[in-house]
Amino acid sequence: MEQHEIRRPLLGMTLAELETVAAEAGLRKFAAKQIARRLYVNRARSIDEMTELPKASREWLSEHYCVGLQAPIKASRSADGTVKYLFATRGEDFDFLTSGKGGRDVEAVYIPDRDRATLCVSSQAGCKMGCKFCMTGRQGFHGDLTAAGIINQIFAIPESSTLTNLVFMGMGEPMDNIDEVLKALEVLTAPWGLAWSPKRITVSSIGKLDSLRRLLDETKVHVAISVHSPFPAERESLMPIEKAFPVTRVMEFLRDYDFAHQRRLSAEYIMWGGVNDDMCHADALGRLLRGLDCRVNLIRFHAIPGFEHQTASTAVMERFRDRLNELGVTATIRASRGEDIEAACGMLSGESAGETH
Ligand SMILES: C[S@@+](CC[C@H](N)C(=O)[O-])C[C@H]1O[C@@H](n2cnc3c(N)ncnc32)[C@H](O)[C@@H]1O
Ligand code: SF4
Repeated sequence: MEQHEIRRPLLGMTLAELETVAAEAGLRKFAAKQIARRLYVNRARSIDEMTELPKASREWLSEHYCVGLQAPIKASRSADGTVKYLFATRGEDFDFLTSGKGGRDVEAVYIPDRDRATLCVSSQAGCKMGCKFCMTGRQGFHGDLTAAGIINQIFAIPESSTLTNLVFMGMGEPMDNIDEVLKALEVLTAPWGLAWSPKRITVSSIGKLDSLRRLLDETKVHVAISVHSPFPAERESLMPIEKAFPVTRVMEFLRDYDFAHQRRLSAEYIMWGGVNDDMCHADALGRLLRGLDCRVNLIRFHAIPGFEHQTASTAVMERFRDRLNELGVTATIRASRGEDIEAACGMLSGESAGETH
């Protein structure tokens, strides 16, 4: 019986990868630019649309490759206009995972806000980092997304062409899947790709320093570091990564880094009532960030089952913000969006989806 061949998605491929594909198809090198243009500028849905390629090459390509665009399998709409999309990671034709056992899908969240339209994307199915307060961390690791799986979240939603900003704040730790995240960022910002300004993109990380160095060296995107406590023991009790990569070391590294590219650095700080919301934390956070041009985003905690602490009150968050501002650290309180559909920061679970669809 004839074996069904898995076709590889072209979506998410860099120009260098497309040059290899072109060579395999017997095409000249410049055909890779034509394929990139069709994929990323014209947003072709099939290889047949790449009419500048000879018919025989298109046929060969269609046998071994596909565009790889895959619509979300579910959309949930919040009262505030936020939309949460669920994407399958495993398919009949191709997978959006490079590694991992699968069994979980991923979510992306579309957040319209006046003249902005932000998409919050996932970089992994689940997460290995085990932060105690995060629903994604709670479910463990199920797989690394390919660059195709990351770019597909941006391309396959109905609001795709209206997007103004992108944040890597969905499921997973982007620095734990750095190769695929860098590939996706190259596609998004390269002139042969989507040609987005890197200033429209923010990558959030808990500070996995080894890969963070690469992100800073190889891209110009904005960076957000999840801090949540300035005190090592307390941070470690919430975020096991503190043991391997203490946040003081992350900040020292960032202090020494040359930020000449005008990229923005920010610190994320979830606030729990009676845990990390007093003035002694604000002062220590101010000290931790001393000498850094880093703004602080104060985040309400979005309750998840089994985590004992509650969010700090708005009044306490405002006092904390004012104290940081007095210390010369710009701080703002981030509005929570999509909490009613479990789309807010840290609430994404990807739902249990079984092995196939
Ligand atoms: C889900 S993470 C993904 C990016 C990356 N792994 C990180 O931790 O920075 C995005 C942000 O959501 C925050 N977060 C996680 N769980 C949360 C929760 N239950 N409520 C509010 N924010 C949460 C994280 O700390 C982080 O700042
Ligand atoms: S907060 Fe980020 S790093 Fe921590 S478990 Fe959640 S997704 Fe992973």
